Amino acid sequence: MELVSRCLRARDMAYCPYSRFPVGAAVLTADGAIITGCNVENASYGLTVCAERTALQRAVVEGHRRFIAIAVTCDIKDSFVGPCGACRQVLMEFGSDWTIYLTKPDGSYKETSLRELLPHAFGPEHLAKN
Ligand SMILES: O=c1ccn([C@H]2C[C@H](O)[C@@H](CO)O2)c(=O)[nH]1
Repeated sequence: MELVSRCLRARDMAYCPYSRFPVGAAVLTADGAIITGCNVENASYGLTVCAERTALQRAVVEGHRRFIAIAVTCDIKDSFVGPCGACRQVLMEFGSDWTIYLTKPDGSYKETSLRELLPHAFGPEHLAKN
């Protein structure tokens, strides 16, 4: 699957001299574009940006606001690893309909959803109700 192979390629670009834990992500937009991201670490550790947010922010800069799916991968071979909690919340900003492909280094993947990974989520609609 193209989205999965693109997240694997993006992982190779990770800038992670501190953790040595490369992560790749690829976002599929509603109009079929694929935008990739990797984690970009920083010497003041807390300024590190995850792969998922790098991809999503790049996509927004390129004019995308509607999304279908994100594929994520790291170097862990024996389990399917999900996005961190912060990234789940950032994805939720653009809707709860995300499909998420948790991808192993060999390209095998497990399909899940943001609804499943972030139940009872807080989102923009709650602010609108106020
Ligand atoms: O969902 C995640 C979790 C972690 N990382 C990155 C941040 C840091 O660079 C490294 C170790 O936490 O992995 C991501 O990119 N996405």
